[in-house]
Amino acid sequence: MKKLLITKLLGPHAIERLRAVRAEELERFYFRLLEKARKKECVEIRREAMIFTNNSTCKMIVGRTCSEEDGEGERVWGLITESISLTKKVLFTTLLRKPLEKLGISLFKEEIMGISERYDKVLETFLAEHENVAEKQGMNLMDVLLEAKGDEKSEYKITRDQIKALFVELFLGGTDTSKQTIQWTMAEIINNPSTMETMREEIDSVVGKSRLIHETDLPNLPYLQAVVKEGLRLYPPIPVFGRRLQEGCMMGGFYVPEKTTLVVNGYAVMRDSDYWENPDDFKPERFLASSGSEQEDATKEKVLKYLPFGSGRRGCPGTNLAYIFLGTAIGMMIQCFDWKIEGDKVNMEETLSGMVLTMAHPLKCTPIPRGLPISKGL
Ligand code: HEM
Repeated sequence: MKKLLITKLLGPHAIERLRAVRAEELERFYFRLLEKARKKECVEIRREAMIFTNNSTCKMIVGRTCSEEDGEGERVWGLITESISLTKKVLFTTLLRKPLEKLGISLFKEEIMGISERYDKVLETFLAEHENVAEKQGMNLMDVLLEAKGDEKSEYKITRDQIKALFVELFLGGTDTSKQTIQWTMAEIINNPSTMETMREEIDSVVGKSRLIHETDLPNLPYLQAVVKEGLRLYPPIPVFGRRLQEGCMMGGFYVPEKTTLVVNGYAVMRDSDYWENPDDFKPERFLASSGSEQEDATKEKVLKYLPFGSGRRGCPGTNLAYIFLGTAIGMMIQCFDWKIEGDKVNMEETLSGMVLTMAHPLKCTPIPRGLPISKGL
């Protein structure tokens, strides 16, 4: 299943094939913000970012965005938010399942089943739409999966339930994480006006002022990339992740037996002063080639000091796509708008929603257009 996911959705070729889909969604994101800016409306960044990442992911997977007219979008966004807040309970349930089962206690069963049934309804709608189309365009992941399901000789043997599970994993894994990172990084940029200025100079000189930033610009925008990396270092949306040992081994002088579940605290590693200079400061320059510590940083990434996407075989398969979502969304917001907040500084207090690192006080601000002559279709 993972192989299929990589080749058909998250690998370099698949990502390139769906570039136009993402460009269209970025443009829609820009015009939504412009509309709010014209009305001088305050926006909640995490909600706007969620609409962008959700619509882009949905379009790449099922070929269309979640419909806003019949409330489908709201239903899916609500489901994702609820599932994330349930993750702590699900983890707890998983750890205690066996002893509790012996006592006949099943924790949170109703809540989990309720969400699962609601997901099922949405996913059945998507599946039915694709099954009822006589001629498949073969452009999105859903078409590919259904074709594989119906084909006896297919390299991939998958069931309807597996298809549904994969979609939930992608929505949960891809949309909330990106939304949180966009929110945290925008908050740091607003609190650091010199960072915003440097980003803008770079974007204006590489992209210009007459068109929106494209994802193909990203390799030419090293400072923007450094800002995104620094946002992920300080605020990894998945601060801890787990591993179960297949065999016993020695670790830091201790023997850890097989089947032990280990929790890796990526948040703590990425703020460890043994590995990072002034670890709590927002300093994108640390990721720039010219900073002199580039060699050091490259080694750090290699030796597992930079872990926003986990690592190894279970590491995040959506890393490349995530960097595109983050770079283009944050790039566009800085390229096209100034941002006004209440008070002098954004409050950066942290909290956990489920197992996701989020802002205790969601970022609310008013976009002010920079007056760039950008028109539709650019
Ligand atoms: C800011 C954006 C993102 C961050 C910080 C992030 C981070 C992570 C982390 C830490 C893990 C667990 C890795 C481990 O255990 O070593 C993970 C897993 C996963 N991510 Fe991401 N992710 C992001 C975006 C995405 C996107 C855009 C997608 C796809 C649409 C995606 C799909 C997945 C999937 C399917 C898994 C489970 C992999 C497995 O179990 O083997 N992620 N992600």
